[in-house]
Amino acid sequence: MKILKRHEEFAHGKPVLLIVLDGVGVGRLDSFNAVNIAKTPVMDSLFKGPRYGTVKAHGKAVGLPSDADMGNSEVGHNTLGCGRVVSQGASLVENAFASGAIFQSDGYKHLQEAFLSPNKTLHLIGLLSDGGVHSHTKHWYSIISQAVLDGARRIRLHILLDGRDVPEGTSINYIQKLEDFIKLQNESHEVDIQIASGGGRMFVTMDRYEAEWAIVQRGWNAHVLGQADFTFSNAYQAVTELKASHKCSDQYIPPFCIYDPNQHPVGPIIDGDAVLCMNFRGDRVIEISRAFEEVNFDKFERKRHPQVNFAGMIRYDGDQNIPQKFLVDPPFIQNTSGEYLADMGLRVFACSETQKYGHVTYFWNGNRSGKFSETLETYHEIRSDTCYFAEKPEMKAREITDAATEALKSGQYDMVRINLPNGDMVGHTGELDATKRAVEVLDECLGQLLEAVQAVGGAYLITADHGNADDMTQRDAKGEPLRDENGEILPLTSHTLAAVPVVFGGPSVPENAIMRTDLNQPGLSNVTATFINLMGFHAPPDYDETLINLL
Ligand SMILES: O=C(O)[C@H](O)COP(=O)(O)O
Ligand SMILES: [Mn+2]
Ligand SMILES: [Mn+2]
Repeated sequence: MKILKRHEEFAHGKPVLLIVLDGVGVGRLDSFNAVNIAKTPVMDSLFKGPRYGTVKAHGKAVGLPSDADMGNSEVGHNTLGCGRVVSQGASLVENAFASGAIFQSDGYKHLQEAFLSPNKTLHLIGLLSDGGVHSHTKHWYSIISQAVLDGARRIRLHILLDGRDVPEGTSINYIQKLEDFIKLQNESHEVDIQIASGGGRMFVTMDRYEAEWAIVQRGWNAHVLGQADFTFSNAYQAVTELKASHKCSDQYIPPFCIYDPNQHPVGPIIDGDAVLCMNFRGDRVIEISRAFEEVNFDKFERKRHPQVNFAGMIRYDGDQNIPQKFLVDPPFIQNTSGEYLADMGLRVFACSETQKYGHVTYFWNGNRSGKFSETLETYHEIRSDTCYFAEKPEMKAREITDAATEALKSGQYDMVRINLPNGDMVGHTGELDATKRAVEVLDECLGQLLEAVQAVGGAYLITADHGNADDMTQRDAKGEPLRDENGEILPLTSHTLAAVPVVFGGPSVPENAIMRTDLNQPGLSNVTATFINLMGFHAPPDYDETLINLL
């Protein structure tokens, strides 16, 4: 039983609304900051004064290997949910490579068992970039090098092109480097390594939260069956030609297969092969892992279900044990705030639209997809549209806002937590005007939500998980915007290193409560104790300190 100690100075029994404005950081105040240029009367009045501050949301403050690492939804929501800095998957994988422990793991041995069999192939599937959010190219190189030393003779690479965690247009550079590396390996070790299939990450394989299984199906067809509408003799040509013919960004490159001169796919996945999913973040590879592992799978017609030795870089879902085999133990995030609230009998309403639904449930609870209490917790998903979000920057923010308003007014919940995705999902398109519009919609939603908190006499805490919309241009070392040969701004599609806002208020907050200014570099982990205070309790002693100062 986890007990929270009652706080004498905070109101008890009043609902608390926690809002994560996904990807809304506090950036430099120039014309490339969509948050800055948007008309936001509500945010303007909120993001100032004694109950407002900013916290770090990237690098070591959220358990990433270094302060050069931008924050992301997984680490942000993990940290917000558990109130402490936990070494994240990216760090754990990094350490496992550094110590060599990864090659002693059961998961690696499981792969080796298969790739050492005569005529069997080792396949790597994953995001090919050094964005460090879902994967890292250096891991591709390390795995390939070691597998070759360990006896792998035939390796096939199924590459998902990025342009979302790294600048648009860079996927061709990663391919070029990979091809150079492959060539060296092939020549010096007499092995047969080739890129076999690929596609843009938002169109092929990397769906999340079951938003659109067709994305995974396209990947399955290309990686496993060796079937795609577009076939080429090499990946460089595939990406260059597909981008030109489809006028698409890296993220949306259609699926392709590499075929040999006899018009056969060079790397379909067949019985007895080894398959390693290179991503270390779970949300966008749980579905493809399920397609490989589930016996009774009904999400799409697999046509052929090869019996392979499958492993993930890490375990992606700790409740459902997906995948069965993995190379690195995932972060063990225990005693999360959700567990405390459930043990205390407090009622929670968690809601977002599909694209971010798992952020306020699965990530929030330490990468567990289940609930702590079936009776106390309501998890509400609003189905996301399957469109290009720059064309619909409002996304489902209004529907999420209405659901939260209703939950607050119902009197049935002690905590309502929501994620409003617009700043992030539209920010990832790199389109400044659309992102500005997205932020304006958020502002309208905040207006409605603050009124609801007022009406029920509760409290609110508004924050974000990392930056994105706060900078929409790539910059040089001096911070000046980068432009293409036509003088057009080079858009920034990725997250940023910006700090994020934190503001609290509402009728149930004691008048003497203000934002602390004495903490040295507060981070997202300090937000958890803060909302636990607003709910009327002291945070558990091992949580990072609250941001609230009671005068
Ligand atoms: O998966 C994505 O969409 C991006 O790589 C990271 O965005 P998120 O961390 O906000 O989900
Ligand atoms: Mn996010
Ligand atoms: Mn994002």
